[in-house]
Amino acid sequence: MAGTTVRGLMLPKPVTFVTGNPKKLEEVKAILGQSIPFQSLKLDLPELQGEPEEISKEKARLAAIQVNGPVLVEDTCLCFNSLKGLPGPYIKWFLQKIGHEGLNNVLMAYEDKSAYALCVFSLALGPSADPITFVGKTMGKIVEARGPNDFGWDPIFQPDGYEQTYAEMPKEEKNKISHRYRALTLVKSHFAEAGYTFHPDSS
Ligand SMILES: O=c1nc[nH]c2c1ncn2[C@H]1C[C@H](O)[C@@H](COP(=O)(O)OP(=O)(O)OP(=O)(O)O)O1
Ligand SMILES: [Mg+2]
Repeated sequence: MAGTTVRGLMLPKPVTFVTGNPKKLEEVKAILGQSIPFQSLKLDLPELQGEPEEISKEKARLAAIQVNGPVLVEDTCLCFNSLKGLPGPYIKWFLQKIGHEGLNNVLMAYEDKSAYALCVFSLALGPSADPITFVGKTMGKIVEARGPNDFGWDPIFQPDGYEQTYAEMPKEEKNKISHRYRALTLVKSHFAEAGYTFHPDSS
């Protein structure tokens, strides 16, 4: 993954986290704190079809071209074991079309309601760099919607070992066990190991 990391590599400017989703940005800010200096940019990037890591990497390539500098992006999947990992990266469209109830209905045909949330961050150091990926996964099950409906499928995902759905949990609690938290832990380790520095003229 980070096999060719050069220690202390100087980046032309701080990393830009690119997302069209303000709730993601909120969580990334809360989880990263001051650990990695980053700015953010709201762009709705096109997403290819395919495996989660490839989708995330391609988002990073497109973002790095637009920003013309180092970028971080992520793609989030919600995967049902009964459906061999689907809806996966297509969860956004399933959620938009059939909602929490429809997603529960799909699983009525199956006994196994287990699912996992997957977050794939990709870091591209520049427009021509090959993105590096960091994957975080949290296991759980799909339940009838409970809790505030302010972030995606949070009301129907109950992580293993908890009686609450993501939506019912206090934010700090979700941010300690979430797919996003786990992926960002790897991103943080990478930054700590790589020891990137930033060009003094960068803003
Ligand atoms: O922790 C989460 N808890 C609940 N729902 C979540 C979470 N994280 C993403 N989501 C939703 C947003 C979108 O409906 C789909 C992922 O699609 P995904 O393409 O990764 O997100 P997006 O298009 O909203 O933002 P972006 O501009 O970063 O691609 O799952
Ligand atoms: Mg998206």
